[in-house]
Amino acid sequence: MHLHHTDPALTDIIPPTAPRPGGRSGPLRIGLGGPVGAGKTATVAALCRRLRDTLSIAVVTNDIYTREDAEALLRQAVLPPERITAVETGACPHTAIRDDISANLEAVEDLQERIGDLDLVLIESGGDNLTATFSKGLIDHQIFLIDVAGGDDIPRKGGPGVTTADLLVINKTDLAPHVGADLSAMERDARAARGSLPVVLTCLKDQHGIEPVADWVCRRLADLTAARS
Ligand SMILES: Nc1nc2c(ncn2[C@@H]2O[C@H](COP(=O)(O)OP(=O)(O)OP(=O)(O)O)[C@@H](O)[C@H]2O)c(=O)[nH]1
Repeated sequence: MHLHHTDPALTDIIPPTAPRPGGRSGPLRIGLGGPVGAGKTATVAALCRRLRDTLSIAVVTNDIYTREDAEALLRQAVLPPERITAVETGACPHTAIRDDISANLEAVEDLQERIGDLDLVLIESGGDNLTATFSKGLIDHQIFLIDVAGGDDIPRKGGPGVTTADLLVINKTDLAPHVGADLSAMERDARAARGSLPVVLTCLKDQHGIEPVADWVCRRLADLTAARS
């Protein structure tokens, strides 16, 4: 299943300006987590390309020992360099997004000071396992990515990312025939594990592969704008 929404109304939204319920103000913060190689950096890059003309975006990447993901985004010039920043976690990646979030909070605050008018901050976790989740003190919503080549039994294995993330992305649908993965079983198992929470299937090798994720992000921004008014 490939969803290709191109409804311009979804990106034609008013940027948030008022305080957020619960006290936090500023840009919408979305965390992206998931196993190594699932396509987190590719998703961040595609979201930036898709939304950068309508929204003011910045990115924080988390790597264990390097700045590799930030450097990949800089090389691809998905955003101006001052909008991309890296946190070196130096430990298990989930620690920096869940337990001691201070380095990430500082990175977001620095970006807000530097850019000023941000609508959206994307925070990419280092690649981890199925247990990684973000602290609600750091993000508003979490996207969890898995990929078809990682095994079509992953949705059945569960874990907090698969079962509770605000959006589950099953990426690399193009690889299904090559690795013998059953896409409809993956989607069925994911939906069974998640109840009413959304699931999308993506192929980022397709020109419009990011659309279902971009639509979801725009809806979250529209929700925030509505809550503020
Ligand atoms: N075939 C295929 N390859 C993809 C797709 N999405 C991403 N990739 C490739 O998968 C590889 C890993 O993608 P990344 O975006 O670096 O994955 P990641 O989750 O950020 O990886 P870490 O940061 O190391 O955890 C890259 O070579 C991408 O080009 C897809 O939909 N289909």
